[in-house]
Amino acid sequence: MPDTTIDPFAGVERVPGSTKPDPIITADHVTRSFGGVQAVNVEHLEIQRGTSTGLIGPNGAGKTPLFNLLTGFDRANSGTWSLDGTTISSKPAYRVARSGMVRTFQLTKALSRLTVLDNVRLGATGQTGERMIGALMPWSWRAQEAEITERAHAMLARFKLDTKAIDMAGSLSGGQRKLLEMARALMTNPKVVMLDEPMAGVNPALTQSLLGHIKSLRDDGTTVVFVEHDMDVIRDVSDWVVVMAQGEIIAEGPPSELSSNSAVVDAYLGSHHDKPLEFDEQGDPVGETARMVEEMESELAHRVRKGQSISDAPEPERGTS
Ligand SMILES: Nc1ncnc2c1ncn2[C@@H]1O[C@H](COP(=O)(O)OP(=O)(O)OP(=O)(O)O)[C@@H](O)[C@H]1O
Repeated sequence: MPDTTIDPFAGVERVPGSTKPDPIITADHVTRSFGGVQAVNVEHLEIQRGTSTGLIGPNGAGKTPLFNLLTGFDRANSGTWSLDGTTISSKPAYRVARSGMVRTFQLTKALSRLTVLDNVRLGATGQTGERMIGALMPWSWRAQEAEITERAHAMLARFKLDTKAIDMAGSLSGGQRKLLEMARALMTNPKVVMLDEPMAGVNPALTQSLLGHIKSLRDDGTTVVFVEHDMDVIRDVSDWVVVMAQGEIIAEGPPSELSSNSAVVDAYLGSHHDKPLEFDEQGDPVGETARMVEEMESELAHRVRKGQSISDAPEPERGTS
């Protein structure tokens, strides 16, 4: 259990790529392009052990692509990253998971046709290696199975899903599925849990319960990194926030400071305007609003590259058209 009286971010600089006193993840020069789009271009990133870090940024900032790279679900064009001192940048997802970093996923169609209990049991199985050992030494497998089933029941009880154990996972509500995703991920006893939009689609009745689980994970010493759009959730759950825009990290700091950082707010909301803002039904800026957001982001990225402070970033030059 970490000592919560000590602020691990006390002396940490509020700048992109700042060094942390005890990083569990360290990444360098990570890039990933899709066609002409540079989705990820992260110079340096450190995630402090045993804390909860929120990764935020406007749509298209590259948050999910960065998650995919770090967890081995996609291949970077360049870059290296390590977990607890071990390089994991060339490892496939299942080996990253075994090294101690897991991510949650939406429930797939296949998994929704399994029971809730089997879903959680599945979280504990490694990939083919363990299945092969099981085939060669069925007695060891059976013993392991019993232990896994016992742990799965305990995990379901922790997430208050025990009464649903034999229901098909597909019958769960959106919020219960999120709990199930977390339960499944935790079966490997990970050092780091990566949560991609844990609150998306969760009805208010389960929001507090999910938030509580995320906090207790962190309080138990697990490092939590999560992508989230909801600023209330960010403020409530994160100890530190990393802001991305156009593939780059443009700011870092405690949530209380970032929400008053006008440059970050502008990058998010495109608030420098003299026309009504326009967003599509997904909430993405469109038309003139999209252009302003793009301008603002490239201005911020430019200042960051030049090592300038972003807190007083001026409005970008307006075109004359
Ligand atoms: N598998 C892919 N194939 C092609 N392009 C991709 C792929 N993944 C991401 N991209 C592109 O990379 C850019 C950033 O990705 P993405 O929009 O997922 O970032 P994000 O910050 O996670 O956004 P959101 O908040 O909307 O989930 C986008 O321009 C997207 O089109």
